[in-house]
Amino acid sequence: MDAPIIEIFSSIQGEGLLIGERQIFVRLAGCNLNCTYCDTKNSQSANVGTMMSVNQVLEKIEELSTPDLGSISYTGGEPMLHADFISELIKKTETKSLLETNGTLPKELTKLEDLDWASMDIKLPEHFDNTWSDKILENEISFIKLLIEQDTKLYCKLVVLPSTKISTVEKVLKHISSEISGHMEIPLIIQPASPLELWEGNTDKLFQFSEVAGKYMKVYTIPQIHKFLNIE
Ligand SMILES: C[S@@+](CC[C@H](N)C(=O)[O-])C[C@H]1O[C@@H](n2cnc3c(N)ncnc32)[C@H](O)[C@@H]1O
Ligand SMILES: Nc1nc2[nH]cc(C(=O)O)c2c(=O)[nH]1
Ligand code: SF4
Ligand SMILES: [Mg+2]
Repeated sequence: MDAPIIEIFSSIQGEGLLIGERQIFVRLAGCNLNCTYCDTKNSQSANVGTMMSVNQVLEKIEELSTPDLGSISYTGGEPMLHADFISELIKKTETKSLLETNGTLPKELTKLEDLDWASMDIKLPEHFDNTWSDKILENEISFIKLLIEQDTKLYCKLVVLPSTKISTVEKVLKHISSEISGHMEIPLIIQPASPLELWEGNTDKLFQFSEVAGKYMKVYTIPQIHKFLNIE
């Protein structure tokens, strides 16, 4: 079995609850969404990257392993487009696994019952040109329910822009909370969109996002630290 791999690299996790942990990132190509803010545009086409086998990826992971390695992060693009491939890798590695996903392919999640951690984005309608569908949110809610059912540790991420409406955040999180009973226990990382220059003079909005989100989930506001450190 092969999959299109954009890059495999060792870095420090720059986002979310595992922030600061040494990780090996496996970035798979292709995405089924087109978020306006995406900082990984080159990964959206399935035709980029190099076709690699599971064993070739395992060899690269071995090569990049260091004593401080905490986890292997499967990202993209949208890695759930390659769930069978990731399932094979998880089965053949001891290290903790983290999935970085947009949560829109819940049917594929049944293939990853051994997944340790998932970071699932909650996408907002205003972050798409004209390609938003309510199905995106419906699938993300199913994805959260399935992660809870299969005991995968979960945190959600919400990328915000200074222009993101507070009312949109409230509407989406209210809907998710009406569908997920343990919503207050789910960590939600408010992630300011990079480039961080966007936030000069706009940081008051971050407090407003935190206050509205804190009504529905356990909220943390954390920028991408790899962008500060200028590491991959
Ligand atoms: C490149 S995506 C790949 C995984 C998956 N497709 C997703 O969107 O969750 C990895 C993470 O980077 C975040 N991200 C992408 N562009 C960003 C930006 N300009 N600023 C902050 N976070 C960004 C995404 O929201 C997601 O949490
Ligand atoms: N250092 C670092 N941390 C990350 N966390 C999520 C990333 C991603 O692109 O999925 C990422 C990334 O690209 N680099
Ligand atoms: S889902 Fe993830 S990879 Fe795809 S466009 Fe959005 S941020 Fe980029
Ligand atoms: Mg990245």
